[in-house]
Amino acid sequence: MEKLVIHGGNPLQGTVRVSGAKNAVLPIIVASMLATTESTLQEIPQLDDVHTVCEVISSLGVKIDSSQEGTLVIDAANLDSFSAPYDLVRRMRASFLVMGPLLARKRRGKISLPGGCSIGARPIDLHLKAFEAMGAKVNLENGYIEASVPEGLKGAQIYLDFPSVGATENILMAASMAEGRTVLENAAEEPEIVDLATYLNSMGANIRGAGTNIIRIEGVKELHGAVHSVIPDRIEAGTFMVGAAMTGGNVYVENALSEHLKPLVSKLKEVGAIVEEDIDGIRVIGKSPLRPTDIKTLPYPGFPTDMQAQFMALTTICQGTSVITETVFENRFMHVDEFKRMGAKIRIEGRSAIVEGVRALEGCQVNATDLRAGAALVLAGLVALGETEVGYLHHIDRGYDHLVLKLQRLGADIVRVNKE
Ligand SMILES: CC(=O)N[C@H]1[C@@H](OP(=O)(O)OP(=O)(O)OC[C@H]2O[C@@H](n3ccc(=O)[nH]c3=O)[C@H](O)[C@@H]2O)O[C@H](CO)[C@@H](O)[C@@H]1O
Ligand SMILES: C=C(OP(=O)(O)O)C(=O)O
Repeated sequence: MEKLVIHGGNPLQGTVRVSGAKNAVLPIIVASMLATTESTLQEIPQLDDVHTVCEVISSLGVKIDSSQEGTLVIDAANLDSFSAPYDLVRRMRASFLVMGPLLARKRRGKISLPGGCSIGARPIDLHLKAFEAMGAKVNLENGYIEASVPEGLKGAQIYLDFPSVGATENILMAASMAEGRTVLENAAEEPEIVDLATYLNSMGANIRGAGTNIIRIEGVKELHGAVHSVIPDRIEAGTFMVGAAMTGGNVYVENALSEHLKPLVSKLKEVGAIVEEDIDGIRVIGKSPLRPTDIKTLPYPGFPTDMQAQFMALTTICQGTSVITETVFENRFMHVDEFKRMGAKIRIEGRSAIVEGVRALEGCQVNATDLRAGAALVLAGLVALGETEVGYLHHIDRGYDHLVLKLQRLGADIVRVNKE
């Protein structure tokens, strides 16, 4: 089994460049299915999730040329299937995003029900209710969601009970080619939604209000291919920023957009780090001792749930007690037991983790329980005494582009090895 072996103690120092955002590139690749001519996507990160989504859409008849590094040329002229199998969907929940484009272009879709994962049950009821509001008939049979809309999608008035990122994206794609106007209220406001809407508009869609909680979409008959460059990954950026603060380092995170990282910047300043923002990136300088702070995850523009585990890693070595409250996912504390194995003092009370900072973590063998938990354990390993081994790397490979190489270049003592 492959593992990361980390010897803690080196401060991160230097410059690291942030790759294209995983959570933007996935829906954007899927949205390319809506066009009848070729699209060129740039700033594509090298991630397992990108390979998986490409496999999903290839299985539907879409042609993808990935011969040039960092670029994908996607041609969906011959979209000839409407069914996405369990084997691919179970690897990546974002696979369910193909339902919107399939309904728009094929008037039917059959996709395996994604199922829960280690961070929560993650139902898709909001996606399905929206498709029904747009005229689709939806059935669950043998583990597959089958939806069809023989007369074509119709624009609708949709209110989301929760500002779900995935549901907002699926609706944007479906509504772009529906007949008439869709008004989506309580929409997700994440930067990745804005990037998707920008891409769809450059394909000929008519979407207004992305980035606010009311999005209006006038459906059009056809979309064409476009050239689009994916936004930088704010969660990857945040992970390096927290790493710099924790290790007492000095890192310039190039390509990080400070307008996407406000809650994290404010929390890093609260714990005592120096944060300098400019047009090309963000510098974080770690200062000792780190002060404790409380965080509560919320939909954007609140503190991102995808940074909760990494920030918890930081609070394990703050001088005092921090309270971390998770409100987006009901079960996103799987990393707590792993941190405890490294000597962290944490107790869970309902949706909150009470973290009492310790003088030092101790290296030991731990396993990534999900993507961000994996990144958080790596950060913990960077400050722990002695050797830390992080296993279950498939989680980390889903969403971090060359993490080990980037950390090595910043001076971390980290290697990937094959170990029994
Ligand atoms: C590929 C991608 O972009 N993934 C991100 C996306 O996931 P994803 O799009 O799955 O997250 P959602 O915003 O949809 O989910 C947020 C909450 O809403 C619930 N919910 C969602 C849909 C639904 O139909 N019913 C329902 O109850 C979920 O169980 C969860 O508790 O946003 C999450 C929240 O910022 C991030 O953590 C993920 O990294
Ligand atoms: C939860 C995440 O991703 P996904 O929705 O793809 O599982 C994440 O990026 O932290």
